[in-house]
Amino acid sequence: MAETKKLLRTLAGEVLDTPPIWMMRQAGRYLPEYRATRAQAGDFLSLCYNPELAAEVTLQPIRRYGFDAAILFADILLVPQALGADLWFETGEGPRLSTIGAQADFDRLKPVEAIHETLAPVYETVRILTRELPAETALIGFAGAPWTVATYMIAGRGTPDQGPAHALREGNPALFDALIARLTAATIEYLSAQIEAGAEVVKIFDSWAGSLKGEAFTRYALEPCREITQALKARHPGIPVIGFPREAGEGYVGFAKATGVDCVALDNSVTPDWAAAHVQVDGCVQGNLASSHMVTGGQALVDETRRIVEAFSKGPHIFNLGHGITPDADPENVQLMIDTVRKG
Ligand SMILES: Cc1c2[nH]c(c1CCC(=O)O)Cc1[nH]c(c(CCC(=O)O)c1C)Cc1[nH]c(c(CCC(=O)O)c1C)Cc1[nH]c(c(C)c1CCC(=O)O)C2
Repeated sequence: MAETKKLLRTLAGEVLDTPPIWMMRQAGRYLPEYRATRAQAGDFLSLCYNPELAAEVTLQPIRRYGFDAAILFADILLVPQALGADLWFETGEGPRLSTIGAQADFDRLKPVEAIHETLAPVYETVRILTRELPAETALIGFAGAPWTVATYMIAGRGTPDQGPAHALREGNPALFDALIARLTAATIEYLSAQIEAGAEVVKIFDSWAGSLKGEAFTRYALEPCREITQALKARHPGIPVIGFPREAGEGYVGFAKATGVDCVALDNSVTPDWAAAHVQVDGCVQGNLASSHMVTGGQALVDETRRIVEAFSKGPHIFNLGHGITPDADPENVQLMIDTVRKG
């Protein structure tokens, strides 16, 4: 049967009349129905590990907006937790983890094979979604990229400049490389299990790739993404992979060719015209409306949405934001964006 899901057709290189659309963090706090289900679960991590409720919040934006793709509801920091790190969320602040600063901290981590014990509920969420999603909606699985996950594991929290991770990378390269290798192997197993459970596409989020420059970008952003992509494609021939080396700038150029990803997701620090000329020449791109438009709305949202659709109209393009939607966004503005993409 010919592929009918718009997202999968686009990832295979087709250029459609209107691009498929979904949104990073589409299941999130800007939606009242998400806040209600999260309250029912108790807290964010309990929601991630509750397959029925995690599937429910994944489906909410599909019901409300009819996006072309659903993204599994989970978090990139579940992998460190599955490797034995402590993880909790401070209300209003963000994630906190036990830190990795010395060899002894690394030695306490679990082996890669142990991750499935913790992550089994996530695979169950995927299985529920394969049954419950509409036939036209593609299911995206995901994981954090090794560098981005390592920045949280080393610092024990989010950091503005990833300083502690850079310090370890320079001060103890053997330990840093061992952590990246463990995360790369764990990510392959995690994404592979998501695919076996029914994920049709996987996305690798490297949110902090932009702070890696030159040789460090090649070694710690590009190379792990290549390794993960190649391993997944060897095990699951034809599985499409989206890479998101956020704020990579010039690093976006040639990223798809060097890693084998089928699509490069773009943040909004690059202009659509530049990205069409320098990144989309190699294949599918995703992005890149500034998420601030979901707060401010109005004619600027419409104009910028049209500009992005037009700039990428000559090649395969998945419409998305440049980064996740924020809790202060207005759900009406999301509808306006979708209507603009679909009706012009
Ligand atoms: C760095 C990172 C994380 N998580 C993620 C990234 C990479 C993408 C990015 O850069 O945003 C990825 C992520 N996090 C979440 C998803 C689910 C799928 C989706 O709808 O996109 C995905 C793909 C749910 C979430 N992950 C988180 C929420 C909000 C939690 C809540 O409900 O209170 C959601 C919906 C929490 C989270 N999780 C993380 C942080 C720093 C925070 C706190 C910041 C915040 O509150 O927004 C780590």
